[in-house]
Amino acid sequence: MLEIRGLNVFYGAFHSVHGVDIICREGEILSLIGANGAGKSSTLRAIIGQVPRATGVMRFAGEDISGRSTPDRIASGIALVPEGRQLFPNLTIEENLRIGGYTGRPGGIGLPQVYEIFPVLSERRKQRARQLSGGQQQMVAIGRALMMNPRLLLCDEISLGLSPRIIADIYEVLPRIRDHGVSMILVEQDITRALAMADHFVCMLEGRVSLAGRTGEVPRDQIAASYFGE
Ligand SMILES: Nc1ncnc2c1ncn2[C@@H]1O[C@H](COP(=O)(O)OP(=O)(O)OP(=O)(O)O)[C@@H](O)[C@H]1O
Repeated sequence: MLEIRGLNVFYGAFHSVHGVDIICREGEILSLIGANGAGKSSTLRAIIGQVPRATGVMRFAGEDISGRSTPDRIASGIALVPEGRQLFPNLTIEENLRIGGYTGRPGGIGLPQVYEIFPVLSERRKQRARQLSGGQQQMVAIGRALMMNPRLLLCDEISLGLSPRIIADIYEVLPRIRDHGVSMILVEQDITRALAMADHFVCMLEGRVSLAGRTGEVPRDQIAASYFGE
C-alpha cells in the first residue's frame, strides 16, 4: 500500500528526518513510535505532502506520489487526522464532517458510515464542535478524515490530552475502521497502546529508524531501548 525508501525531511537548513524506510501493507495498522522530537510528525506530514522539502522514494498503491501535491495525495486515498484535531469550533459536528467529504476519493465512506462507527456523533450532530468533550472532538477529527474515503489513514497522536477511558473508547473503534478497508499509521508516544493495536511498528530516534518489526515478535525491552536510545 505505502512504500517509503530513504525519506529525508528538511525545514530550511535543518535536516529533521534521515533516510527513513517504512512499508505499510494493505489492511495493516502500523505504529510509528518514538520520543518527543524523534521525527514522527514530520514523517507523517511528508506522507501527505505537508513539509517544506522532502527527498526519497514514496509509492502509494503502486504509484510514485513523491512529486504530488497534498490535494492529489488526498484524492488518491491518503487522509491525515492532524495533531490537535483542528476542527472549526463554531460549526456543528455534521458541518465539520461534511468538510472532509468535499475532498478525497469519491464513494465508500460517508456520513452514515461515520455515524455507525461513532454513534455519539449522530446523536449530537447539530451541536457545535466547541460544545463537545475532548474525546468527542477527536472522534469528529477522525470522522472528518474518514469522510475523505481514505485507503490509508494517518493519525497523529490521537490520544493526546485524553483520559485513559476515552483513549480506550477511541482505540476500540480502530479495528472497525480497518474493516472498512482502511489501513492506518498511528503516531503515538505511548508504547503500550501503540503496540497493543498494531501489526507492525517502526521506532524512530533522532530522525532515524532505530528499530522496526512485527509487534509481538520483538521483545519489549529491546523496543524500549531503541525508543530511549540506550
Ligand atoms: N515546522 C518546523 N520547523 C522547524 N523544525 C521543525 C518543524 N517541525 C518539526 N521540526 C523539528 O523536527 C524535529 C522532529 O520533529 P517532529 O515534530 O517531527 O517530531 P515528533 O517525533 O513528531 O515529536 P512530537 O511528539 O514532539 O511531535 C524536531 O527537532 C523539531 O524541532
